[in-house]
Amino acid sequence: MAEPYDTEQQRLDFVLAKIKEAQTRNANEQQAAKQRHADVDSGWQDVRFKTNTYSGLFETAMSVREQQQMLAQRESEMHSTQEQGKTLDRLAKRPYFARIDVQDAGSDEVESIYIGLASFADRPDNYLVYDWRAPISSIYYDDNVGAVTYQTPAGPQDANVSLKRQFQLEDGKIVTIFDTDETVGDQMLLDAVAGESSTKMKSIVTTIQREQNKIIRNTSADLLFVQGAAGSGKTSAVLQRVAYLLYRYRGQLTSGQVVMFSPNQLFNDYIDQVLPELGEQNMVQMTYYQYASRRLPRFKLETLQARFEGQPNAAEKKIINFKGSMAYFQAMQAYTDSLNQADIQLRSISFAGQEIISADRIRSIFYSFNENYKLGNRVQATREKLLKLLQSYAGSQLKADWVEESIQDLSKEEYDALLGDQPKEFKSEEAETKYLARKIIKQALAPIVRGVKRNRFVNFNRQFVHMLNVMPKYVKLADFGITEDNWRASVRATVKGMQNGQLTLADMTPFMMLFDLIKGSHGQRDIRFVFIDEIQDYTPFQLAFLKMNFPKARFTMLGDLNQAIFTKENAPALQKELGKLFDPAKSEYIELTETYRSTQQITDFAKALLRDGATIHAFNRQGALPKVEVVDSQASMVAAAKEQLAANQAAHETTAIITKTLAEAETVYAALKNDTDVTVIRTENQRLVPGTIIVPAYLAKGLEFDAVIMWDASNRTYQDEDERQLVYTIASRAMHQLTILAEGKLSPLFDQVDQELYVKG
Ligand SMILES: Nc1ncnc2c1ncn2[C@@H]1O[C@H](COP(=O)(O)OP(=O)(O)OP(=O)(O)O)[C@@H](O)[C@H]1O
Repeated sequence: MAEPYDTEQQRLDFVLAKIKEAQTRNANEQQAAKQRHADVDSGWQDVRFKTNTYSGLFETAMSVREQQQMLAQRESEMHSTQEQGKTLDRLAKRPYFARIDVQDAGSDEVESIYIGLASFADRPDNYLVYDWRAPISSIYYDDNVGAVTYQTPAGPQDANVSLKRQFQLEDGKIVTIFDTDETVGDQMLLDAVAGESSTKMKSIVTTIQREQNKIIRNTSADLLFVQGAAGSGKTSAVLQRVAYLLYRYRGQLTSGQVVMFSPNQLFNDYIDQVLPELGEQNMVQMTYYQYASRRLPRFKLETLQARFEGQPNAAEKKIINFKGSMAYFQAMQAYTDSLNQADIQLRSISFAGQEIISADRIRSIFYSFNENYKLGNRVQATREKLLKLLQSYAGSQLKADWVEESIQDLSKEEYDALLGDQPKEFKSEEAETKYLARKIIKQALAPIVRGVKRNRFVNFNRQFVHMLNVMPKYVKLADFGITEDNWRASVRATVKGMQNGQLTLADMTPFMMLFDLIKGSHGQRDIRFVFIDEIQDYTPFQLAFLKMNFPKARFTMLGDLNQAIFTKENAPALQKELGKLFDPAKSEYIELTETYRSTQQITDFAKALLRDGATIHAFNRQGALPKVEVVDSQASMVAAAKEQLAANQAAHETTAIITKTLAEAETVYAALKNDTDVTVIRTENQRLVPGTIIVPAYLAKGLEFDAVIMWDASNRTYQDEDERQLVYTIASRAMHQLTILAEGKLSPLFDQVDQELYVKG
């Protein structure tokens, strides 16, 4: 087998030499660009500041502008050569990872296409490496050897593929060559997934699977819905998709126009290297909580921990469910429409402790406009009218005592500050007083004017409570199993929370929505793509709200209905509701059933925990059976954990001990910290660190670890049927090793798992 190795090595050497040449050229270009930038920068010295005459001012302004433009041009030139340099550095490390030999129909030439992280040509149109996102590269991921059709900008192209080859390169040497007639060979995949977990997710560019490639390259759907088992590569695929979209729409799309909602901050930290590794900038990444906090800075919002550990009773659960429903969303729209006729809640405008425009006056203005006005226009028209009123109020104060007093009390500094750049000569004393009075009144009224511009005359808090109070007129609460009394109690609870500056998760999205509807907000129209990970934890209400908020965006939603750890029974409803939100003709649904994270043994065990785990297929990678150890005391559980940790460490496997609550995590931490090096993850803002970590389940979403110890899977900790998905989520975090510890009696949720799927410890 020396033949392909020798020829391929020669070609690799050739390409590496070309890359090296390009690097040298680029270094010179960078140097030159830097010099040009410095030259322009020093040009500031030549800009003459002439400010005595108008034409002098004009001339100065023009040369400053010219100078700025030139500088911006040089900066962009410098930036672009630097970026090219980085791409070349990446290519120098690993120029390509695959080759396909393709003969387009109608052509008599077989072309060898080498695929890498970026395109590289030594002369115009002579591509030595093709970007993995180029149209032709999709053959590598999608097709077997033989006749294929691939998409090009000009339409479908028929071709014949005679070779598919994968490479492993190290330090400029070819380590393995692997020819396959399949899509991406299993061996390559096995090598890719066999590695150890790390605190950072890696890109999967060399081994993207066909189904994943569909997700990555989809450009037609308004809604791309990806349902996939735990570990099936949803997150990986979607990050590759962002990189793909940035390539495909280069020049039209920036990473700032792509938003990703992720389950927690830890997860953001976990994935933040994937795009830079692919040579792209990270998109805007945030959790829903961060998004809401930014929009509602005056409230303390319910945290992830409170949300997860809160124990609502049955009646409260029904209310929470209703508040997440489309029925509520629609009822709110009907309610806000009704505000065009009556019931807008207003705040009077006061100045220096005195009411200057009463709430009644504002109300009569608000309802004076044509009945066809939409709410947003009505608010806007009211705002404009109020600003005019404030202007005439300002006029009325010119001779007011307080103004005269203020003028008399002015210190020299205050006086100078009021005059600013104005010529200091006045025609008369009267003119001067008038000028100063205007300035003083304007300053004093500024906070009020700002408030009006921000619609403070609408009392949003009162409006929200009003809406809750009248909601029973808009929906039959009984349909949701909610009694009038329960509803009233919940409104009281909300009011009490708001008085303390708090808002629950169930109320925060409706609150934002009310605000937007009243203001007539048009949403963030510059955002083009929105990704929502762990979609099963969102309510239909939230999704409808996000869609309203990003009206120009295409949505990619990914989730695993089996891991609905927050919304539980709501998850199936979600999919149905999505069908109403998005045009079904423009919605696509892709299911990933193959799982790559865990060994077959762990996947089979985890899947047996589910009611309907039939559609999950383990990728064929073998490992030890999960171990279930039931002991009789907390102390024995600690001892068992220590023993397992020692074994995992000996096998160089990093372990996460996953508990249900934070309190439990603290207990385990206290028990272990003196003997082993452990870190407890308390909040989502903490960083992931190498070594053993102890983490509550709701913070482990989306993450993976070599080994997992599930802490206390007893019947006391996990009793409810609706915790099944949580147990599944915990078990499916493990890549190679899963240990389940329980004190007393194992949770009944494990009853249905076949005894052959695990060993007893
Ligand atoms: N095509 C692939 N090639 C190599 N590794 C892959 C591939 N697809 C997924 N993986 C690996 O499988 C693991 C799980 O992937 P990922 O976290 O994207 O799954 P997920 O569906 O988002 O999981 P979960 O729902 O449990 O969070 C990761 O280690 C990832 O690198």
